[in-house]
Parts: sequence; structure tokens; C-alpha cells
Amino acid sequence: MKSNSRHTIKLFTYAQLGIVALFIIVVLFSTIRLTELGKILADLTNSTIPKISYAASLNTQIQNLATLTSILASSQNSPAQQLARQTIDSSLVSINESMLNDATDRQYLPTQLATLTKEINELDGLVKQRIIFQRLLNDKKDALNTNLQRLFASIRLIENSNEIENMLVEVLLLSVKISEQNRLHEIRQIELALNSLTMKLKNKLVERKLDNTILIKPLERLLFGTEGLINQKVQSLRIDGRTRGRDNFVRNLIADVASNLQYQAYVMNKESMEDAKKVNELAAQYSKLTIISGVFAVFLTLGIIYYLHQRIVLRLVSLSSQVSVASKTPEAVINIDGNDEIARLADTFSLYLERVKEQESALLNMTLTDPLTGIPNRRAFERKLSETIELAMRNKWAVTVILIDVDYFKLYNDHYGHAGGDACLRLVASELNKTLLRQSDFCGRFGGEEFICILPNTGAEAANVICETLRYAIEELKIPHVKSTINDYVTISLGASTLTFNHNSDLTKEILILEADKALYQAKAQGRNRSCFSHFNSGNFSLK
Ligand SMILES: Nc1nc2c(ncn2[C@@H]2O[C@H](COP(=O)(O)OP(=O)(O)OP(=O)(O)O)[C@@H](O)[C@H]2O)c(=O)[nH]1
Repeated sequence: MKSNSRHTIKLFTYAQLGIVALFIIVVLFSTIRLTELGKILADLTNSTIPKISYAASLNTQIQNLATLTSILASSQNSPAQQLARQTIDSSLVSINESMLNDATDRQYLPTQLATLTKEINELDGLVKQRIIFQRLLNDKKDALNTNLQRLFASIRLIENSNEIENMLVEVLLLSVKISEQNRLHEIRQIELALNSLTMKLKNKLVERKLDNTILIKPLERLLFGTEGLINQKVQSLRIDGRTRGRDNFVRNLIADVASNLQYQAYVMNKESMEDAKKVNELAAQYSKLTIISGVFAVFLTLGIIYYLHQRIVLRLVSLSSQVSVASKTPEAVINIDGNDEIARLADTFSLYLERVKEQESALLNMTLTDPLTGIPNRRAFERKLSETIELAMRNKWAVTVILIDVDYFKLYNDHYGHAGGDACLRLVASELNKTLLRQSDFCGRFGGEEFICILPNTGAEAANVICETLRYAIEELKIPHVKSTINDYVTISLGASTLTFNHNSDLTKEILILEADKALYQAKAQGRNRSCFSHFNSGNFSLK
């Protein structure tokens, strides 16, 4: 019962807590989702994007390295080689630094870079060798040219030396051809041709009885043997070939590293695109869920508000209007359904109004009752008379008013004392009320030792009978009255007036009382313990 009685407060509290909880859930849900989204975005911006950036930077540096190694490979002198090498070294340092700063796990890149550095060193060594050999070759060519010029000068001193000169010119041309030739087998053929030419030259010199040792041997030394021009050229070609091969190898290696980096960049790019797509999808999903949960929360809140409105507000409004009506209309009933505080409040209001009505009625009774005798007082008589006259006029009834006075009551009081007088009045009042038979008849105390009766729908004849019945009843009470000069017992005198015509005014009431009073005066005057009557109509009434 106690829990029932607190039902509305609980309901209201739960509803409030429900709304608060609902909004906390929605806010928490949104915050969690946004935090997750933030983490993914942070990962994307802090990790993936820098990785892509590093990969792009590394790729550019590696591509530059390919150009630099080409420059190194094609260096024709030491300054150019050294410049290219320094640039390559600083580029490698920069690549290594980029690699250290890069968070990406590049498993093979350090190994590849180490190999690349080693290969670049090899290439650099070959380039250096090639430059040396080139220089030696040039020196050899210069020495050969000097030697040939000396030979030409010596041969010109010999008579009929045209054939030998021609042979020397041929040697010069073939040696020049060697410098320009880049194919080994061609050089070998030129070598064979030079061999035969030098042999022929030697024979010619022998034929001319000239010492070929001084003339031809230096030329042969310059052309053939390990230090000769041909061998130098062959060596130079070999180193050149090795340099080109190493250069190609290094560039292929760089291309491998670059394609590896490009592939990693492609993978990272793809991953970041997938991450971005995922973030996009998640953001759309989260915003959808947040909107749905927000709308749900709003509708639920509206539902709770509507329910509270129906359950509490409307019932309170109804209670208020019912209380307002009930306080003005005595018959109105307060009725609120349910078994909660509001229903209990309605019951309390009902009880309170009932109590007020009871008290009102008790108060009214008190104001309309004579405290001594317990019968209606003069105010009650005034009311009853007005009602009776109204009813009588509507129904065309006759109305009789009887004014009653206890005979010699002053003497009674003086003899039996005031308390005795009171007791006598109570007995008389009770007897008068008992004697009036009709429910609709009225008997009240008019004041002092006077009583007054109203007899609705009672004509003059009936009134006469009733007056006599009343007078006889009091006399029969046999209340001793030793001081009365007319009887041994208490007696009463009665004056009655009967109205038998329509006359709707306050004057009617006054006239009835006045006529009754006159009749009473007459009864007193005629010797007391009797009844006198006044019957009147249409303003024309007579006293009997
Ligand atoms: N004990 C008592 N006496 C009352 C009460 N009201 C009026 N009386 C007395 O009733 C007496 C009325 O006296 P009077 O008006 O002279 O009339 P009476 O003595 O009855 O004389 P008549 O009417 O001429 O027979 C007074 O002495 C009043 O004091 C009451 O409530 N109790």
C-alpha cells in the first residue's frame, strides 16, 4: 500500500532519471564513436601520411642517385669523377638519414643500400682505373706520334725511302685507328696488320742495310708487348666494358630499389586509401547511429513527457476543476481513477469537502435550533414560512400560522424559579412537536415563552381542530401551576391565522404573523387557555 501510494513520485523520478540516463547514453555512445574515429584519423595523419611522404622523398633521392651514378660512370677525368663521387656520397648519407627517420619497416632496403654502396665503390674504382688507363693510352699515343715523327725525319734522310715512308704512314693510320676502335677483334686484326707491317719495315731496312734496332724496336715497344699501345687499348676497352657493365648493374640495382620503394609506396597508398575509405564509412555509420539514437532519445523523451502529461498533469487539472466545482456545488463528487498520490489527494479532498459540508450543516442546524428546547428557532421559522408560502402559492394551498403563549409564565417563573421555567418550556416544546402529526408541520420557539407553528395545506377548519388539540395536549401534561388563576396546571393560549388566496409578497408573511398575533391577543383577552382565529383572503380578512 505504501509502495502504491508512492507510485506517482516513483514514476516521476524514474521518468526523470530515464531521460537523464538516455541522454548520458547517447552522449557516451557518440563520444566513444568519435574517439574511435579520432584514433583512426590520428593514425592516418601521424603514421600513414608521413610514411607516404618519406617513401616519395626516398624514391626521388634514389632516382637522383641513378642520374648521379651515370654521371660518375661517364666521368672522363679525376675532377669530374671526384665531384660525382662526393655528390653520390652526400646523397647516400641523405638516403640513410631519411631511412632512419622513416617509421616504415623496410626490411630489404638497408641491405639493398649496402649492396648499392658497395657496387658504387666498385664502379668508382673502375672509373678511376679507366681514367688512369685513358691517360696512359693518351701518353702512349703521344709517345707513338713523337716516335713516328722521329722515324719520318730519319727515313727522309735515306734515299728512295718513299716505300718505307708509305709504310710508316700506314703504321700511323693504323695506330690512329686503334685509338678510335672500340671492338676487340678489330683491334686484333689491326694488331696483325701492324705486325706484318713492322715485319715488312724491318725487312726493308735489312734490305737497305740499315740498323732496324734503332729505328723499329722503339716503335715495336710502343705498339706491342704488355706496355704497348695495343695492349693498353685492350686493357682500356676491358675496363671501359667493366665500367659500363658495373654502371648498368648499379642502375639496375637502383631501379630495383626504386621499384621496391614504389611498390611499398603503392601498398601504403592503397592502405591509406582503404583507411580513409574506412574512416569515411565509419563516420557515415556513426553519424547515422548518432542521429538514430538522438531521434530515438527525443521520441522516448516525448513519449515519457506525454505519459507524464496524461498520468499526472491532466489528472491534476481534472482534480483542480473537480475540487473547484465541488466547493461550489454540494452534490458534486470528486472522482479520480488510480491508486496513487493524486487519487489519494482526490480522496482527501472528498473527505475534506464532506467534513466541511457536515460542519456547515451542523453550523446551520445550530443557527436554526433553539438551544434550550432543541426545537427550531425563530430564524428557522422565518425560512420555513417563506418556503411554505412559496409552495402554497404554487399549489394553491391554504397556510395556517399558530402563535402560542404559555399563560402566566412570569408567575410560574417567579414561583418555580428560572430553572423550573426552563424545564416547563422544554416540556411544552416537546409536547407541541409530538402533537403535530404531519411530517410537513413545523413547530419552533418564537421567543421567550412563545412558540409558533406552521401548518402547510391547512385550512381554517383544520387549523381550529389542531389548535384545540394542542391546547388540550398541554393542559393534559398537567404541569402544576399554583400561581395560575385559570387552571391548576400550565395552559397555553393560541392565535391562528389562515391564508387562502394568492398573494405573493413579503407582506404576506408579515400579515400572517401579525394576524396570528392579533388572534393570540384576542385569546388572552378572552381569558386565556383558548384559541382565536383569523381567516383572510384577497386583502379582505376577518377575525373570529
Ligand atoms: N425560565 C424562563 N423564563 C423565560 C424565558 N423566556 C421568557 N421567560 C419569562 O417569561 C415571562 C413572560 O412573562 P409575560 O410576558 O409577562 O407573560 P405572562 O406572565 O405569561 O403573562 P400572560 O402572557 O399575559 O399570561 C417573563 O417573566 C420572562 O422572564 C426562558 O427562556 N426561560
